[in-house]
Amino acid sequence: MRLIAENLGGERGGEPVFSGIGIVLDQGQALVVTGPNGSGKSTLLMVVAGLLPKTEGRLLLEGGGDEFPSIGSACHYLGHQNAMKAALSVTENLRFWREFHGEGRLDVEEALATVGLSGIGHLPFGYLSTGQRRRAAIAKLLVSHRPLWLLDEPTAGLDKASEARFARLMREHCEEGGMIVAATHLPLGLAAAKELVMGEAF
Ligand SMILES: Nc1ncnc2c1ncn2[C@@H]1O[C@H](COP(=O)(O)OP(=O)(O)OP(=O)(O)O)[C@@H](O)[C@H]1O
Repeated sequence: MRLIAENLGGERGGEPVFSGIGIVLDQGQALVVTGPNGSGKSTLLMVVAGLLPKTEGRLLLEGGGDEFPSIGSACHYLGHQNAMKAALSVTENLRFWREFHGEGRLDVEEALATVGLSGIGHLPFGYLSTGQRRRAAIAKLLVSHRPLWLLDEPTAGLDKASEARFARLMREHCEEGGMIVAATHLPLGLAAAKELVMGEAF
């Protein structure tokens, strides 16, 4: 499987945000997207996820076969919002995503244990602290069967131990043939990752 972007352009509110972006990402590879505030990192991830239209260029996933015929079917987008229902329990939220995205290698209990949230699956998601919400959102990645992780500031709100644990999970995902595109201002512990530096804001 290969993610390809050629001469990719994106806009927000009718204003160009970036142009001429090129990406080639093979299975097992990670790409870290850096750059100043407003340079378009979040916009790029949303364009790749199909949540915003591209304004120019080509964007495709090669080799996904019948299981992953498109980027949309292969990707798991984790944005600034955690995409969880506040009134549903953590377990109910994760069960929903597991069904929606296809079953990942971990079940809900295993994923919660992996992110250090065993024992709080029964709580409404809205009761969790900021860092616990982010950990639960990371558990969402683990219960889902999606090879391409699109991560926007994934470690925001995490403590040091959680950051290190997530770095290990991202490396394991790549070792298992997954792909990651992550926008960040913080080091993610992905020493082997490719890097894309977005320009100054327009
Ligand atoms: N909904 C919107 N309507 C109009 N402009 C927007 C909208 N959302 C973002 N922008 C603008 O698009 C540009 C790129 O924003 P984006 O969030 O992609 O940057 P970023 O590199 O992720 O920034 P940061 O590092 O602060 O998270 C900014 O100038 C921002 O003000």
